[in-house]
Amino acid sequence: MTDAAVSLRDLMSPTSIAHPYPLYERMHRRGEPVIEDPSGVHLVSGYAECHALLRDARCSSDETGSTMFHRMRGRGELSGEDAALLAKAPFMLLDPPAHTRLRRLAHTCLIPAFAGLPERIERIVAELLDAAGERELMDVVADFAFPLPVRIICELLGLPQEDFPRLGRWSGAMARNMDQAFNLDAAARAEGTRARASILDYFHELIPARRAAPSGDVISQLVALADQGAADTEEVASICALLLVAGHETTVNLIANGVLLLLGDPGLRQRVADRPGAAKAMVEEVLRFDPPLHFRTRVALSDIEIAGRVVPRGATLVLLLAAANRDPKRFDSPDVFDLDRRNNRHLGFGLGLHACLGAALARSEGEIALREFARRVRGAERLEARLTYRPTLAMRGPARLPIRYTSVGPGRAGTDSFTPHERTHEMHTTTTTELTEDRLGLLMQGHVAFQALWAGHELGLFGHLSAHPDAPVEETAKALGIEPDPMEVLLGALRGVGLVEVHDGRLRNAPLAEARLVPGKPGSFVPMLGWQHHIVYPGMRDFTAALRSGSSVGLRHFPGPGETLYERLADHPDLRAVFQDAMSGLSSLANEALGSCGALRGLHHVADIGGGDGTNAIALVRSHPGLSVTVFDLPSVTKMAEENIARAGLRDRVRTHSGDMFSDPFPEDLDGVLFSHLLNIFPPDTSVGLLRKAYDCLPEGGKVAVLNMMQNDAKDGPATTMLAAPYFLTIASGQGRLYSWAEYESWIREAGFGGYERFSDLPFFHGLHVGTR
Ligand SMILES: C[S@@+](CC[C@H](N)C(=O)[O-])C[C@H]1O[C@@H](n2cnc3c(N)ncnc32)[C@H](O)[C@@H]1O
Repeated sequence: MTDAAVSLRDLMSPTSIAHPYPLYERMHRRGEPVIEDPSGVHLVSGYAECHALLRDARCSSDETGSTMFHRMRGRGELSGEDAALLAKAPFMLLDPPAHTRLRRLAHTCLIPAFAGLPERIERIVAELLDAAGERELMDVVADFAFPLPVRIICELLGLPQEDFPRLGRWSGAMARNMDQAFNLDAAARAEGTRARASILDYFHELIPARRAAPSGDVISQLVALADQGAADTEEVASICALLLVAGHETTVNLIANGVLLLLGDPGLRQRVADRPGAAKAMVEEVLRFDPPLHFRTRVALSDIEIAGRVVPRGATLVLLLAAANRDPKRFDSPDVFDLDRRNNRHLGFGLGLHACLGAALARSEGEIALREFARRVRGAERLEARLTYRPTLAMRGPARLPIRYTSVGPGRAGTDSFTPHERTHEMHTTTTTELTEDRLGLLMQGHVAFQALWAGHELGLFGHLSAHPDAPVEETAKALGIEPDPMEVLLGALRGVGLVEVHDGRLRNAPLAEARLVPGKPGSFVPMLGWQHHIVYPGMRDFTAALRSGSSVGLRHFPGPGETLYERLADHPDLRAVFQDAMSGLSSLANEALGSCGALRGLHHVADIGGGDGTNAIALVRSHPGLSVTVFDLPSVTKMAEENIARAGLRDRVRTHSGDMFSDPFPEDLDGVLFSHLLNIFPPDTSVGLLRKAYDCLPEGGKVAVLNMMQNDAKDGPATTMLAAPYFLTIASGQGRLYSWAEYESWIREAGFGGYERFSDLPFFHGLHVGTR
């Protein structure tokens, strides 16, 4: 007996929404990757066919161009309200050039906001699981999978948490309406239309407020760029609505579907909990095996021949991505969930121009949520044998998932942010890094990896891709002034280490490269690259010699009088500028905490010892009205500080003082002393000596602040701090290194300070210690 063809009606039935996979399997068994439904819609279940159509410029995302929509309109099935809203479609339902312009705008505003997200996600996941630990039951959807992405997207967009109940309701109604044209339930359609109108109204009210008082969130940035001519207010509201809905609807289902799999397989739970990298692999396999998004629609702009059929112009194509992910022609044993699956190029996030913009965010949320659930929630079991699914196939996931568990294990240490700790010695965040062959290979060729990064920077690649995301490879090579073959070599190296991505011959920065490697962007690492290239790189070739002799042999690359790099730089003005730029870049990443932590509030006069080019002093006075700062540094450096201070228009509040911090007295009338990136240059007794010198010149209640990159107390991480240390022995001073939380605390106390506070989780592995006399 042969199977009957699967119809659109079969797929949209409640039974199929709960169990679509047997239908997909039937479609594959019948060997027809593309079928024409009696409704005129074409159902595409083959992987190769979906893959091709997602990238085919003859396929439009604008549903209003389809024959089906014209018919609906003709039959009066679209209300005036529906039609008006369709005219304000989000960019996922538009074609180039409008799609390209609006997606680029959203990308520009969103990607920098992704920096630092893993820490935020870790924190929220920890809070949700801590709260679950106080109970024995939870609904995985309502208590875990839903609040995490909602809180994250609200933080990114700067939306108040209290607005979320209504935003969540509207967004849910819109997601239910994703089946739109196929959803014959008129009431649900009308509710979806009303919800979209309400969300747009909400953002229309918010936009003028953000214009009047920008607050650094994604919406403020969108508004600022829109006001420069990038988009109109209607389009900004539409982008905000899309980010809100897309920012959590898929992720809720990704997490819930993942937890469902964990609950059914204790062995899987164990592996995800224990094995580094397993949670990442799990997210990819969930996206293939049971993805949140089951289909996307397209409209044929001309007759398209595919799999031996001609799809006529105007026809609606339903690309069944979840079916394609189980195509036996593409995946071995497609119906088996395989954590070790190789070559897992699923279509879970779509592909081509419309590939999910927030894929990196969703992946990160999914990975951390599933890993921590597996790690912490013990003895979990489902309370309902029968699952109830949300009533839409487009966004598929359980409506609820109640579970019981025996306990919730402890979270990781150090996930609190900006928390002052009084007399604490707990270990700071540490992750043991598993050594794999690939990682060992990367270490062995670390110098090549850096040269690739530097070449990308020197050729202007990251800046170019920021201005032209999704540029064709060939065009980019031309813009960089290199031939296609060398370009391939460069791209190979950069893709190998994950700095750039290529999709369909188009090139873009990886999200973190976009946030950190684009010159001139706030928070850019670029100034530190020059220092690595011109100073650290040549000097570190002498590391072994420095270890053998216990001295800064690498200094030989910077000839001149003086025992330290800082003194020698007086004779190398170009390198001095490179060095101070790097320090300023590093300090700018972290010094916001000096203001936001509030520890230095109320002080009148702070000396910034070894204050460099004045970056920290300028930031300090800007965040502390009534404060003045004296930058104390070597004479060649205070000149640079003076220029920066004058440029900032702060000569009345920031002064400089040239001298040697060991032999000259500190400035007078101080009630605060700052040592930023300084005590690490010296051995512990020298640091204690400097802290004592600060103590001696401070009055009762005066404060000393130490800002630095921190080692954890186990002294095995984070890797970035550990690898920053050998430079001090080999090049900078021949004696320093980076120290741990406990070491700084003990020196501050040893120098006589009675009060002690620490502020952890500052950007780029920094910490702040504050002692009070
Ligand atoms: C690593 S940089 C830190 C700059 C700045 N505090 C910051 O955080 O960006 C160290 C600074 O200490 C200064 N320095 C080194 N030895 C010094 C000394 N003996 N007296 C005064 N300043 C010194 C250097 O010139 C340099 O500006």
